[in-house]
Amino acid sequence: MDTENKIQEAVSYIREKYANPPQIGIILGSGFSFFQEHLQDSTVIAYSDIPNFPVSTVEGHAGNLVMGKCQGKELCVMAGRFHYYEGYTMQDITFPVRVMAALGIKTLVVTNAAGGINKSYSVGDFVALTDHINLLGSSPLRGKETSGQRFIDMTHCYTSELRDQAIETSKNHDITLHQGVYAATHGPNFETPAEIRMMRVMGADLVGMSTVPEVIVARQLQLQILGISCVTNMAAGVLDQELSHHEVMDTMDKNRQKFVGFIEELIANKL
Ligand SMILES: O=P(O)(O)O[C@H]1O[C@H](CO)[C@@H](O)[C@H]1O
Ligand SMILES: Nc1nc2[nH]cnc2c(=O)[nH]1
Repeated sequence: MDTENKIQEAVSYIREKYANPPQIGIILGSGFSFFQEHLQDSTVIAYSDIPNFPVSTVEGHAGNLVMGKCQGKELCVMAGRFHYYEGYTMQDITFPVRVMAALGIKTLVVTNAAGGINKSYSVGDFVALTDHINLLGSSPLRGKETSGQRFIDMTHCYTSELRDQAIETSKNHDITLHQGVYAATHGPNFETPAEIRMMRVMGADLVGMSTVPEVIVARQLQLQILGISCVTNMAAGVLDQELSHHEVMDTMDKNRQKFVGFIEELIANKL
């Protein structure tokens, strides 16, 4: 079956469970799954039940598509994302973005947990992405058959108006929101201190193992994109301490309340 038919099969299944078309898609990063509880009149659909969907294998990624309302808007929330290091193809991990676009979203909010490379950042800060560096070594648009345009422009892939609105909104909340560049590595190992020094020279402020493939496909589909990272740890070698997924989850847990107030106001007024 070709990609378009696979997308339509997934869309038909989701529409049977929840008829209202979503306006906004949100991909929840590691430890962000709690946000699904903030949707009203929601329908939770397990990824394992959706035709052609991959399933989540990472702790902190619940593995549900949650359709529902938040602040009067219709949302499609991915509680759990897919990473290249899980062994999926680039096409697999970005399939849900194509499905959300086919369901009708016009805006995609991509969240993630990331390591802070920029020394002016602190653990628990948030960052609105201005740009990214793809160190994954591949693109989700690679292949003989591409769904859509092949040579897409990436100059302004993070929508500046959405970023400005996020920064304005952050002022009403107890939240530090920087602007910065996200570097995506293959993972799943964290980086060496030497790799982090290299990334700093390259112009990266943050590092993680996700987001970039989703953003490339969202850009191809001409969605408006807002990228928000939580600095869950300082990157390798910045502090004299070891990194762990446990720390990543723990930081997200401590900062979840700040994020909820901020994102709800953004959804209500700006997205
Ligand atoms: O990017 P998200 O999914 O938020 O998760 C980040 O946190 C995990 C490492 O702790 C990695 O999967 C990294 O990409
Ligand atoms: N690659 C990478 N991913 C992360 N996700 C959360 N923190 C980190 C980090 O320091 N490095």
